[in-house]
Amino acid sequence: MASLRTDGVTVVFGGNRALDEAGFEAEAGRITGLIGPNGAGKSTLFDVVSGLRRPQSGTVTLDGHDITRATPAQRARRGMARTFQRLELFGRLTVRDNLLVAAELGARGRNSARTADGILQRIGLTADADTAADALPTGAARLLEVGRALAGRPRVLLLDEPAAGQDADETRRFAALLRDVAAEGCAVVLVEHDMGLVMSVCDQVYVLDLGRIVACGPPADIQQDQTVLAAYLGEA
Ligand SMILES: Nc1ncnc2c1ncn2[C@@H]1O[C@H](COP(=O)(O)OP(=O)(O)OP(=O)(O)O)[C@@H](O)[C@H]1O
Repeated sequence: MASLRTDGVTVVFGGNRALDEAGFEAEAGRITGLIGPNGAGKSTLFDVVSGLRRPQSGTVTLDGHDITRATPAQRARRGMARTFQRLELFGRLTVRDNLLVAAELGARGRNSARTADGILQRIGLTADADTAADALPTGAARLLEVGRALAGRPRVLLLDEPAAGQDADETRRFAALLRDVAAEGCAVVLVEHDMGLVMSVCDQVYVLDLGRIVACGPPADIQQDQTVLAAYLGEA
């Protein structure tokens, strides 16, 4: 069972401390939310966790192994998958081929076509299987990106604003999907501005403000926290 952890992660861009000793933990079987105002450092923290950015200080550990210096590919081999705020699909490939590519990479002896078809059904895009990814509306494209991450059977799933552009029905289906994925033992980390979604699916929520974790706890506590209300929710 995977457990992901960051300790004391600091990233400085010029004079701007994008992350200031940020620490959080995500456990297998749980959905961990990471919220905060624009520019709080959420995507930068995902970049550090997924290996796209080396922090000036601090550590990232997965199942107790220090992976701070591991490449993104090494992290992926350890079971980490990520989606991006800006969609990163293979636009000219069909929906199904986007899933097949990922399924092939994570095949480990499994039948990739069956994996891809199972995920198509899971994300509700079977009817769009032969559509080019570029032609999908944003909400569906986001589901496809999550599906592609799932095709590699991740143990840790990092989702950067997956619900942006989804309609209410897509978000409802998406919430159910996330709960299922966590119930299968995956550690899900959710960066999201849709507070309804965050508060309804997360087991634990961390709040970032100006690069610092200013609060952490179950959604019910976070919604009452005065620091959080001042930093973020009060702003909405
Ligand atoms: N490549 C970069 N070069 C310089 N500054 C950067 C870079 N990437 C991020 N920043 C700055 O770091 C801070 C954190 O940005 P980040 O994108 O991580 O925030 P965020 O919480 O993900 O915001 P949003 O909710 O708007 O996506 C911001 O002040 C941002 O301007």
